Amino acid sequence: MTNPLIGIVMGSDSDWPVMEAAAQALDEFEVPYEVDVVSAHRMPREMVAYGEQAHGRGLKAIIAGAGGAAHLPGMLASVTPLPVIGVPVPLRYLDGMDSLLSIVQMPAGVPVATVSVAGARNAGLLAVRMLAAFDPELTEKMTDFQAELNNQATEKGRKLRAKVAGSASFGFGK
Ligand SMILES: Nc1c(C(=O)O)ncn1[C@@H]1O[C@H](COP(=O)(O)O)[C@@H](O)[C@H]1O
Repeated sequence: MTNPLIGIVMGSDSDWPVMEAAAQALDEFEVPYEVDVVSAHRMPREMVAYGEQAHGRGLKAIIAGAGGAAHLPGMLASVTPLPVIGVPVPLRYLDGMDSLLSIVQMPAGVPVATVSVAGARNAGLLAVRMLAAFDPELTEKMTDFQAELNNQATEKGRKLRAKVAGSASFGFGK
């Protein structure tokens, strides 16, 4: 088995339905990853060990998702030199605002790259871009992916203009 380059961790297995989009994005780019439950609140010693060992084990970035009082991403960032991408997981109450604010408002010196509430797919894509900065093959894949996004958006515009009679065209995607 290939050694994982990205760690995807979450405060609870209940976060997986949101977090699995990060894994899916990494799968699309054939980036090896590991997944686990690591909770700063419920298993603080293991959380510290995970963060402290991540770099030495060959991980290049950590994607950390948590809901509510979401301290996991920030705590991991405090014990690893690796980039940490935080995913605010929305829970039943407060619509993820609690998770978002817990993750995004880090003190200076301890950065967490926070994506949108439930934005696990973008967390995966951001991790791919981090790796691609040092990997020309992955850069090419990312460039192709972006070209495909462009095609899809252009096609949506074309269909919309065809549906709305009399609409003028801005000039692209004829
Ligand atoms: N925010 C954290 C942390 C942490 O930040 O260390 N550990 C668990 N949790 C969150 O608690 C929520 C409810 O967890 P349960 O479903 O297990 O009760 C989850 O969204 C988890 O990320």
